[in-house]
Amino acid sequence: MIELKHITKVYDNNYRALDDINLTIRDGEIFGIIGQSGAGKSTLVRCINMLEPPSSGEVIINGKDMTKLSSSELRKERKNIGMIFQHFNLLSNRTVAQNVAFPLELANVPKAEQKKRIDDILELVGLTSYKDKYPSQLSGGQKQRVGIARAVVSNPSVLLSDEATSALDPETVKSILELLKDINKKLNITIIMIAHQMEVIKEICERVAVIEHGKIIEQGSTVDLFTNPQTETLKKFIGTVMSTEVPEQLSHMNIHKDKEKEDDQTIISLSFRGDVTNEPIIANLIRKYNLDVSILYGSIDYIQDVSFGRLIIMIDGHEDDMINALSHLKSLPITSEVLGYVSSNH
Ligand SMILES: Nc1ncnc2c1ncn2[C@@H]1O[C@H](COP(=O)(O)OP(=O)(O)OP(=O)(O)O)[C@@H](O)[C@H]1O
Repeated sequence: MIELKHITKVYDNNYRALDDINLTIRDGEIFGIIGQSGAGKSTLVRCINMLEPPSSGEVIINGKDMTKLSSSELRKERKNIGMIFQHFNLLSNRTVAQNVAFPLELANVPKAEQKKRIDDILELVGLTSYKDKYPSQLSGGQKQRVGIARAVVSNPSVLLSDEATSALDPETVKSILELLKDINKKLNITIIMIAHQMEVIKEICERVAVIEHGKIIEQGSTVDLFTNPQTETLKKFIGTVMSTEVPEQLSHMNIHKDKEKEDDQTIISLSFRGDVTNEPIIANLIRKYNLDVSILYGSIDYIQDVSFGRLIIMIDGHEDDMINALSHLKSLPITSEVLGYVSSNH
């Protein structure tokens, strides 16, 4: 378990990059930290491995407060923390196998054991046939696979990923995220993912913290935060991967916020987790409330294995029936929102 307690970092120029950060990261989970550029993400990750000692607070990893260790104890504990970077940081004059060997050489691991571990880890990351190539002969995704192999070859219990997929194209991002998921399971390694791309969080992080101006402004399970974001910052991030606004396809309908005429039709957005209700919602609006219902738009999205549906419908009927139907929708475990109105001859 990793516990960050009241972490504050004030740089020499008096800039307060982290302000009273409190976080608990469980063993074996993939935890995301998201924030805009300059929010303090890299500073936080560098405080976790003590490359940047915090100005105050405690960094407790597996029961040991890293801030209280002597430099030789710290060197020993750091072996338990692997790290991967946005620009891979590979040694260009070493082959793939020699890059991966580097931390084992520093730890004086016997040659025969080094070879076995390197072979095993290169197989895990899918680079066995590239072991004698140099970094300049590899694609970005392959370079990051080498970075990952080097970070985990010494069997650390924690892997810190500082924007490790930011320099990669979307297809490669997916394959690297799959690899990290695989490594998380097979090696039972706790992964902390620093990211500014919401896709990364959505794809693999079970829990997430949002950081802004050096403070954590929201944290919780990814599914909860995505479905019920509390801050404008998180709403903006989510908007980049899941639509919460009126979809582009409906822009021609000229939806207005206020009802202008008596016979204007109402546009409603319904959002729901895949398994929350067995009620035939649309059928009931028609049968029980005598409404005319047209489906205008539907989408389904996934956060890891949980599905999220979104339906935009247009309803028309008697005023009283509409009010009762809307209040019924509010009583269901789904999110319903009146997006606006369109004139009946739209
Ligand atoms: N050594 C330093 N001395 C002074 N200020 C620093 C130092 N390192 C970082 N900062 C400042 O601290 C703030 C947080 O920086 P940090 O790199 O942690 O942010 P970040 O969220 O990782 O951003 P990015 O995504 O752009 O890397 C920034 O305003 C930065 O200018």
